[in-house]
Amino acid sequence: MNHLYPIFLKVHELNVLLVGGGFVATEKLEFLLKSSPEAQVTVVSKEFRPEFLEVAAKADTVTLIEDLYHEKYLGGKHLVIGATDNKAVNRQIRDEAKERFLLVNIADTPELCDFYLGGIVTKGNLKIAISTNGKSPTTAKRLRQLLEEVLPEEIDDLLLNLNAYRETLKGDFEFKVKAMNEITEGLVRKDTRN
Ligand SMILES: C[C@@]1(CC(=O)O)C2=NC(=C\c3[nH]c(c(CCC(=O)O)c3CC(=O)O)Cc3[nH]c(c(CC(=O)O)c3CCC(=O)O)/C=C3\N/C(=C\2)[C@@H](CCC(=O)O)[C@]3(C)CC(=O)O)/[C@H]1CCC(=O)O
Ligand SMILES: NC(=O)c1ccc[n+]([C@@H]2O[C@H](COP(=O)([O-])OP(=O)(O)OC[C@H]3O[C@@H](n4cnc5c(N)ncnc54)[C@H](O)[C@@H]3O)[C@@H](O)[C@H]2O)c1
Repeated sequence: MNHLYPIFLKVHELNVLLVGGGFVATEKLEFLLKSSPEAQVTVVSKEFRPEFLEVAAKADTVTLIEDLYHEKYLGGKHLVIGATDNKAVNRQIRDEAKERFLLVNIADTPELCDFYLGGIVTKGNLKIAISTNGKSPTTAKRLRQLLEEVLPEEIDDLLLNLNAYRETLKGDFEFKVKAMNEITEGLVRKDTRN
């Protein structure tokens, strides 16, 4: 069964705690910032790898704290991502986050995650999130690469034009729904000539 429900978070308005500053943390932060360049992230780690510091330096919304994880760092956070190389610490992060009803991801450890990070395609205002229900992150990556390539950048113009048209519509909700459905029908209509 696939029980996952995707949502699109305004991480530039939410406080994220990332624990760890190694390889896995670098990958998670890189993809977080790629999709959400102004994500508010506090990072607590015993040490930071140079690769991590390089990624973190790209965003001035990332705050680094060189320290061992402590539950005090959960204060004021909405989301928590644990990426240390210490299983006991990762478990502690998860348990202490759960006590506070925070949503937690322990990188690469599906059974300790409330949510998974996904492959993400961004084309202007369009954003597509990809998950394989934790079965194959590599496939999520490949699908992300495929969609990044095949979806044209101009798809954003389509969205903006449709938004402009939508703004011109006068009338009640029902009228607007009908008009928007009509004008976008061609996007899904099968070509009947073949
Ligand atoms: C999509 C992406 C997003 C991101 O990281 O931001 C992501 N993993 C990515 C890449 C990737 N991760 C790994 C490899 C090496 C190949 C391999 O091992 O399979 C590669 C491929 C590569 O790097 O080429 C290692 C790995 N990952 C997990 C496990 C544990 C397991 O599967 O049991 C192991 C084994 C660890 C071990 O051996 O111990 C688990 C998770 N990884 C997830 C997300 C969540 C499920 C997403 C979904 O539903 O599909 C989940 C469940 C939890 C989480 O971490 O959120 C990102 C691609 C970003 C992009 O390129 O767009
Ligand atoms: N690197 C990979 O590609 C990979 C692949 C599969 C699984 N893993 C697993 O993922 C985990 C993380 O691996 P990694 O390569 O990122 O390791 P890493 O050594 O590069 O990073 C671990 C980070 O955790 C920090 N840390 C450790 N204890 C801490 C604590 N108590 N408080 C705060 N920070 C602490 C360290 O300072 C370091 O920055 C490991 O368990 C590893 O086996 C890694």
